[in-house]
Amino acid sequence: MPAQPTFRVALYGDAILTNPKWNKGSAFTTAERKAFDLTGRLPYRVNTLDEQCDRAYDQLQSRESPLRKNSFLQSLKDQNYVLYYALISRHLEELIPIIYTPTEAEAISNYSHLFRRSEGLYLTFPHQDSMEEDFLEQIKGRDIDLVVCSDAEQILGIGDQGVGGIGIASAKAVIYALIAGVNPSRTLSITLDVGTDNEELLNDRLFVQLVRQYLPHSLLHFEDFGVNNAKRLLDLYQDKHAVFNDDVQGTGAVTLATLMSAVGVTKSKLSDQRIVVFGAGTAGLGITRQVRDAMVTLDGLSPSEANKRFYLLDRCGLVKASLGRDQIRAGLEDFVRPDAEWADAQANARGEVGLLEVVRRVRPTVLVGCSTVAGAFGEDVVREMARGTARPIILPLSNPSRLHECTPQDANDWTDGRALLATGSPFPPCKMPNGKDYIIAECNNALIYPGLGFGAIVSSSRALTDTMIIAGTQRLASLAPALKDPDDALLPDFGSAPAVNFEVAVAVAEQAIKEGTAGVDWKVEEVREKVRDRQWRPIYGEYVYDPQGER
Ligand SMILES: NC(=O)c1ccc[n+]([C@@H]2O[C@H](COP(=O)([O-])OP(=O)(O)OC[C@H]3O[C@@H](n4cnc5c(N)ncnc54)[C@H](O)[C@@H]3O)[C@@H](O)[C@H]2O)c1
Ligand SMILES: O=C(O)C[C@H](O)C(=O)O
Ligand SMILES: [Mn+2]
Repeated sequence: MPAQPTFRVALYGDAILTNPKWNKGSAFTTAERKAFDLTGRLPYRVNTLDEQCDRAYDQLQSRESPLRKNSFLQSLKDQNYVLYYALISRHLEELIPIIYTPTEAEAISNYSHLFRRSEGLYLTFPHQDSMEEDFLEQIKGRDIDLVVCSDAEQILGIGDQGVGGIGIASAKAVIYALIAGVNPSRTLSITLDVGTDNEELLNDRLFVQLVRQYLPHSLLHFEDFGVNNAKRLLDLYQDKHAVFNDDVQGTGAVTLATLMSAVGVTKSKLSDQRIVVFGAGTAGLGITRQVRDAMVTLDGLSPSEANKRFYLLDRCGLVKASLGRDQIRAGLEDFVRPDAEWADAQANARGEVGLLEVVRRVRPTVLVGCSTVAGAFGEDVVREMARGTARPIILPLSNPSRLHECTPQDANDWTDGRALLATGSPFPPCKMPNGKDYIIAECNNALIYPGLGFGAIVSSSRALTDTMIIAGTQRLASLAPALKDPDDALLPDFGSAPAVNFEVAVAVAEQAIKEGTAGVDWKVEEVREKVRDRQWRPIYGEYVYDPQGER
């Protein structure tokens, strides 16, 4: 049991009861009730945190739909952080899909109907002149370790959600606290809705300047930006501040870990794979680059040899040289297939080389979906793939669940149980032809970004470098259940995400120290204990009233 911390707190009466950071509700002790003017404001009996969790869990169960459960938990978060995080931590696998993917997508689409209480910071186009003032107002007197920002342009697979973008920023921040132990009162969620085109460029820059100037030691996490902005912001600030793009880097890392686990099962090498990526947007390109880089640094391929292992498809079919310039998006250049290779390919009705034809000719060992096109991996595609390889590795990663390129059960049936599978949203186990269950790994960036980010935060790292990300990814891959039992899941489940992300954070912080990016002077051997010491946990502290204390 971690020791109970003591806090000197300056709020009392209603002000402490209505502040979610300090509120304990019926768990305020008798002495605290006297000291903070609460005796008449609470029922007589003092509850433990466990009792409060049991009661809240019962209340939650009375809400039937996932969306109503999500709203209930959102209200609980507005009332009492410790109780909210303690409750979810006790039912992690059951409740992550309620507060995060897939239910959060529904909550975001219904944001204006469900709205009750604001949270985080809204930086909006009509108020762009007061951006600095609004920003400073939110961070006044606070130590911020983590800023999670979304411009809401491409929320999961559901497109532009305007102001509802705050929902994804705060859900991602919650996951950092739950899984890695980032202190939730030291995080800031932001939605950035600051106009279009050139104006947007200027405002994005101004926003990042504010973070760099006033929160120089924070980690800046970008979420669900549109494909062009995502890459531009990352390239611009990567060596100036600890920035992280979850859809590019987090997705790249978790998918690389999945593939490392899968090639462990097939006893092949990463560099032996032929990889088809369907949907060459933010995630598709992030995955492609991450896996390509790993083929170079871990397997010793030359960059140009590694590039040739990939076949990318987008709206225009296979990305090949004869496509118009406007169809080959910046960043895809390394992966454009030569036309000669496809001279006698069968074009589809639109004159493009489609997925089925690519699969037929390439005989891929890996098929990744990040297209938002539900059902794109149809029976013809999957059966064709299964003809060309003994253990097809199929990763339908589009979220939320209804946008998956295929269901795991279909992929399993169409390959007679030979497919190695992982999905972007949670799915139930598949029934194998032999009657056994096959557990579907959830290849979602939330399985790794909390540890990657926390590793950078605890080590006060001035950057989250590619080598730090690789170190974290290798650590995650080493913990894959399939490495012990090839019939088991390709990745650890979300129930073990806290333990797994602790290991990821340690690996990242160790690497930061080794490569000199860290701002702390720890020895590598000390890192494990230091990371453990810095983790926030949802337990109540003991409060002492002090008019000069914290608020
Ligand atoms: N599992 C995860 O961790 C994870 C992480 C990031 C994104 N995603 C999911 O991946 C999907 C894509 O996200 P993104 O951020 O990359 O979006 P994006 O818009 O940047 O990319 C989607 C790409 O798919 C392409 N596309 C659309 N229709 C197509 C079609 N018919 N054929 C081929 N390509 C087509 C688009 O042109 C675009 O380039 C979303 O559903 C998102 O939820 C999952
Ligand atoms: O939000 C998720 O569940 C993963 C990913 O960041 C996405 O955009 O789909
Ligand atoms: Mn995302």
